[in-house]
Formats: sequence, structure tokens, C-alpha cells
Amino acid sequence: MSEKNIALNNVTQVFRGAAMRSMGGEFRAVDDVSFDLASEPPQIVSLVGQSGSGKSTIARIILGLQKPSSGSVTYNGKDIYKLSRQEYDIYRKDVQPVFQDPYSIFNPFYRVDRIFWTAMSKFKLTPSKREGLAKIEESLHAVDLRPEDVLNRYPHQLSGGQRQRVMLARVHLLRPKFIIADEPVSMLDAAVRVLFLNILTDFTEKYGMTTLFITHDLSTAYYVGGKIIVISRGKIVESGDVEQVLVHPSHPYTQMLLSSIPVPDPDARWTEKSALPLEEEETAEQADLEALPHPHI
Ligand SMILES: Nc1ncnc2c1ncn2[C@@H]1O[C@H](COP(=O)(O)OP(=O)(O)OP(=O)(O)O)[C@@H](O)[C@H]1O
Repeated sequence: MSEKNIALNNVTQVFRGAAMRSMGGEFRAVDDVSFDLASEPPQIVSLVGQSGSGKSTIARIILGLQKPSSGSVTYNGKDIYKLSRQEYDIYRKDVQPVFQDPYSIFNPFYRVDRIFWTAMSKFKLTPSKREGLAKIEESLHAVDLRPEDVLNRYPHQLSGGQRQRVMLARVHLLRPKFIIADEPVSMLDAAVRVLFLNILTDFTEKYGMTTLFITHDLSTAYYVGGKIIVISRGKIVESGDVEQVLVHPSHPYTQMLLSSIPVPDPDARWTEKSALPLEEEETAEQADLEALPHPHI
């Protein structure tokens, strides 16, 4: 199997405007970020940082939704903005997104089956109606959904967990080399979250899809395993095997993120405020730890 590679080379994203007046008119959301995602061996790489640290901006840049102010993203060594039409079509098929709440990208007027038929036609998978339906059903079963429960429904008739799994079924159907999953479980409850994460790790192991898993929550990064990249204020501060980094964090920011995770203790009352300083004025989301192991082992 030929190896494919997405590389971020000194990617920087500067936002300018009146709203950044207090910061000298510009704000560096992503600052000189470089890392690689390789298809071989397939792996999960978690990109972790607080709210506002630049994670989603990096996802958008990789997906070609936003051109960085400087630096480049290359696919197999070629700048994604210099790919031919045909090469770009391959990139779009090879690199599939899963967003936090897919509701915003579902067309509310179309039933769920249309998502799959549209994907097949867009990426020129043109099976017969019968073969196509068999593939769709296989993909739904792969994410633990029953076709009869979802295919004829409208997006608003599904739960958040079902909608997220429909997006995973779409990924299963397309069999990309890479998944860019931006906070895919942050809106799910603990039980559905674990189900989703298990399917995602299965995709990497069974079908060889390398996943960039974006999360603010160290516990979920620890749960999915693989590698981790820790980002603060747009800069990578630490990276490596998730086990190594979370058990022996070397950077103060990683240590601080770890120490801010509340340890479930039925006898303890939560009286103190988190020691975590925020990236922005926004409030950091609380990690939902109910069903996930604590990274301190
Ligand atoms: N189009 C834009 N114009 C101006 N500032 C922006 C724009 N997009 C993002 N930002 C700012 O860049 C910073 C990084 O945003 P980004 O969404 O990448 O962070 P994040 O780590 O994904 O946060 P979250 O987990 O809350 O989604 C934030 O301060 C955000 O307000």
C-alpha cells in the first residue's frame, strides 16, 4: 500500500481587524506549527489544547477551508493549493472531516439516505442502486446503527449521537486515508461518547484510517491512545506518545492541563475554582469524566 502524508510546514494564521485592537491589530491564532500525519502505520494523533488555542483553525487549514497566512500544508510533498484539479479531488476524498455537531452541515430538508447518495456521487463511487444500498447499510451497521432507524428520517429526527454516527458511517463508506475529527464527542453523553471513540479507534485499526483527533479533553486523548500534540496559544508545546506525555508531562502547560482535571471522588466536595488560566476570556469547558479513565495511571 502506498504511503500518504499530510505535512504542516511552519503554518501560521494571523487574524487582523478592529476586534484585535487591544492586541496591536492582529492575533496569531496558529503560530509556526509543523507536524506530519502519515497513513502508514495508521495511527490516531490527538491535538489537545484549551478553548481558543487554535485547534479548529488548524483543522480548517488542513481541510483546505482556510488558507494560512504563511507556511503550507503539503499532501505527499505537494502544496495543497498547488494540486491539480484531479489531485485535489483525490485529496478531498482521502481526507474526510467529522465535526463537533454535524447538524449544521446536514441539509434539514433532505432525509439521511441522501447524505450517502450525495457522497457516492460526489466522489464518483457509482454502484448500481442495489449495490449502493448494500454499501450504505454495511456502513450503518459498522457504526452500530440500524438502517431502518435512520435512513428515511430527517436530521432533526435523530439524536446527537445518531447524527455523529451517521457522519462516521459516511466516512466508512468513503474509506478515506485520513479523518480530521474536530471535537467529535464534546456534545455527546458519556455512554455514546465511549461508543463513538471505540468506533473511531476501530476505523484506524481495521481500515487503516489515520485520524487527527481534536479535543480539549486529555481523558479522551488518553482513551484513544496513539500520539498526542499539545497546543497552547497557537504553538505546539509538547508532543509524543500519549502514554509518555500524559504520564510524564515535561511542559508546564501540559502539567497544568492534567492538574485541572477533576478526579471523581464521591466524598469530596468541589469548592475550589480550577487553577487553569484561560487561553481567552472564554470559559474552559469542563471535562466529562464519567465513563473515561483518568490519565494518571
Ligand atoms: N475568522 C476569525 N477571525 C478572527 N479570529 C478568529 C477567527 N477564527 C478563529 N479566531 C480566533 O482564533 C483563536 C483560535 O480559535 P480556534 O477556533 O482555532 O480555537 P480552538 O482551540 O479550536 O477553540 P475551541 O475548542 O473553543 O473551538 C480564537 O481566539 C478565535 O477567537
